[in-house]
Amino acid sequence: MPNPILQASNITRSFGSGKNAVHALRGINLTITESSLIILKGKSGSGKTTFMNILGGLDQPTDGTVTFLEQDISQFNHQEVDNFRKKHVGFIFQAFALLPMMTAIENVEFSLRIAGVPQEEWEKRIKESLEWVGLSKRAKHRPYELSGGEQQRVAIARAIAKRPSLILADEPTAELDSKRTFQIIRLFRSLVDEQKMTIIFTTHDPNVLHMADTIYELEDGQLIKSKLSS
Ligand SMILES: Nc1ncnc2c1ncn2[C@@H]1O[C@H](COP(=O)(O)OP(=O)(O)OP(=O)(O)O)[C@@H](O)[C@H]1O
Repeated sequence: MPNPILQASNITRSFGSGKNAVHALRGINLTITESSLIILKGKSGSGKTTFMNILGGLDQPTDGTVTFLEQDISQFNHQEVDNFRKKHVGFIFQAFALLPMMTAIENVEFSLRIAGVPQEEWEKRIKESLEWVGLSKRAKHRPYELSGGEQQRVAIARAIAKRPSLILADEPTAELDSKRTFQIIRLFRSLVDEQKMTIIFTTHDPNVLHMADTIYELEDGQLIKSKLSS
């Protein structure tokens, strides 16, 4: 039986107070085991991004706890959360724009530096991750010289290069056509199966659901259904 890597217990998250309060998450319990590919789906506004932010330590729950490898990250101080993110989590979020003056290679290198990966590893990791996302030929280009889909793939390369134990990806294939989408999800599948990573990603794409180990659905801030893909 694989170990739990991430556990969310009774997570609530409200924004604002009184009559105007938005209750984005309303008591979520979830256990995710190591080396699994998880899809989080749900309508716009159902709370997916809010939940992913909390799982990655980018936001604090109003109530409840998040445990990563048996450590309660909701109790971490600022520095500890920062270290946890740099070392263990790869984010593929729209809001994490690429650094505009840096080439694809330099963007990936920057993430390796931040994560504390030894310098002698950089060249190999950069080459490998850009190859994985099919961007070797565009490696020396800066974001403004790349299409939206190519930029998204640089962001994916940047997240996987440090080989984190957990990848959180918010609509990582939103900008990609169906061929590229399948390539990326297949890459996710192999990172899970061969590198023992755990990947949680949100998607609106019904065509990729069968690639996941487990699918969770959020509705109005509650986890209403989980289904093992067959
Ligand atoms: N900082 C905030 N302040 C106030 N309300 C917020 C804030 N962040 C999110 N919300 C609200 O919380 C709810 C959940 O938002 P969230 O972005 O998590 O949904 P989502 O499922 O990711 O949507 P989408 O698929 O459109 O990205 C929404 O009603 C949203 O308006």
